Amino acid sequence: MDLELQALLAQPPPEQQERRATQLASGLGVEVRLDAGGGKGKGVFATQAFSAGEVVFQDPPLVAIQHTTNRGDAWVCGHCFRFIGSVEQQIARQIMAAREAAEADADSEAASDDGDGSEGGSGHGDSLQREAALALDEHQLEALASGELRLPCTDAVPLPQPVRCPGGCCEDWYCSSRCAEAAWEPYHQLLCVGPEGDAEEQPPAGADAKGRGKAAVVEGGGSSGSGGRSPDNNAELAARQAALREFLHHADTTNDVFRLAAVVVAKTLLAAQRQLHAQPLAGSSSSSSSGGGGSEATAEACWRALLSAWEPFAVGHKGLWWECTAAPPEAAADMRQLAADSLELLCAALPPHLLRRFPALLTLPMWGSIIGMFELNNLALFVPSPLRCWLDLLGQLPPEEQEAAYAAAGPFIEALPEELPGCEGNAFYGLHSCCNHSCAPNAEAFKRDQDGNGCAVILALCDIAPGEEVTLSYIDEEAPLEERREQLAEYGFACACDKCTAEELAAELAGGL
Ligand SMILES: C[S@@+](CC[C@H](N)C(=O)[O-])C[C@H]1O[C@@H](n2cnc3c(N)ncnc32)[C@H](O)[C@@H]1O
Repeated sequence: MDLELQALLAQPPPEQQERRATQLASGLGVEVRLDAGGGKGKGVFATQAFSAGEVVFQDPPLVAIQHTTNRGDAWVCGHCFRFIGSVEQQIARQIMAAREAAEADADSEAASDDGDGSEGGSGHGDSLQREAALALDEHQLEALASGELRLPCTDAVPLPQPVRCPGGCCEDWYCSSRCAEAAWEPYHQLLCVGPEGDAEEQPPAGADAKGRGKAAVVEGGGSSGSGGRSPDNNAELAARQAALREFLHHADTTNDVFRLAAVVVAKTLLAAQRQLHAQPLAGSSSSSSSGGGGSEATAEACWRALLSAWEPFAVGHKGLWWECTAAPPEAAADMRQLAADSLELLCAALPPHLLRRFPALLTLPMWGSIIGMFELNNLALFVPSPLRCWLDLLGQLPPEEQEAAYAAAGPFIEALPEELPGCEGNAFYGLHSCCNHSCAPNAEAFKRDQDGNGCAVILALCDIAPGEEVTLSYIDEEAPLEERREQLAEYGFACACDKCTAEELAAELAGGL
């Protein structure tokens, strides 16, 4: 197992890295070089000229999740993170979230008046917005959520109709059946809590409530329709879905980065399983027991399948989560324990045959390194709210139309927060994660209003010439040199960019270093 772990955590052989680098930058005006120079490892280089403000590249997430706490504010596709439903439904959702927050605050204030010592105030939205939200008639809100009540000009900002998760859970909705399948096949089938998982949560109004109730992965690596499952399989599935709910609850109450790590694990396990099934004869031995119908793959075939399935994540820069943050030793020990608890819960939720076939993936060092990989390649998922476009449209109407529009929509607009919340979450991007840092970067990750999905968008901050390295700032590059050094120490390097070099020299000359 140790050798397998070492092999999974080592940088892959150069030809594999080259292949991956070519895939990542294919069709874009950049390339990934395995040696960016200066001991930096890989780096992204321009192969064409970019002007200041131009998009250098867009990068779809390899894995991404929306923060659970953001779900009330933004109803988005669980795969591409486009906003779904309608402008009316998005408004209703935000207002309902504001009302719930106001009611929760009122409850906790009442409790603290009773002397339990807790403090009110969840910090959700400002008080004027909450007052406006509470003043709205509940029936009107319901009509807005159901699509019965239409607001002016919302046809000009159409959103895709929500498609239910093939497994029937209310956790994830999609913008199309294509996205639903694109999530189900490679990972969600292992992470779906099923229809009973959230019986209390009704499907949002206006959504197609007919879940197909696909079953999660079965022995042999495929997924089956619910019709073909035996009572034993049903019981096993129900037990795993219950375990999965525990895992998700633990993540939501500790650190939802565990949810993101679970997507990496699910993707890798299912890809490895597919590889095994693509070569049934090469890797099977009929003598051993498989725990399901058919022959069991040999340990060697399983290992080769895992190594190959791990390839998309193998090139990501990694470190153990509890070692690659600046946490003091006691906190590092707590983080390690938290990760161990989370992994144990996840393992209880996975099909036993996958744990048996690919054990190296489900070890604490791997789990810690996957989470550490997110830490070291940090870019948040963000998708701006389409409500901004709608408000801008209203603002551009001729005066008379505008007056009528505000008369109809005004009470709802007043109940919206000033800063319209976008979709927020955690993500890992393949090409973005190859970009090195500079304290005087020539590019930045920035989502414009028109960037309506979960892709990372890298914009040029200045003109970039072909052959030049595309660099980003991992930290606040305006901070003083000492502070920058401290922050970059968490990433495990000392920056030698022109800005740092010049400031170091100036400090040395001034006798400050
Ligand atoms: C997001 S990764 C960037 C890609 C990385 N070079 C690789 O080979 O995968 C971040 C890591 O790259 C290295 N790195 C990034 N910028 C650097 C810099 N300016 N100087 C030295 N190392 C750097 C550090 O090891 C850092 O933890």
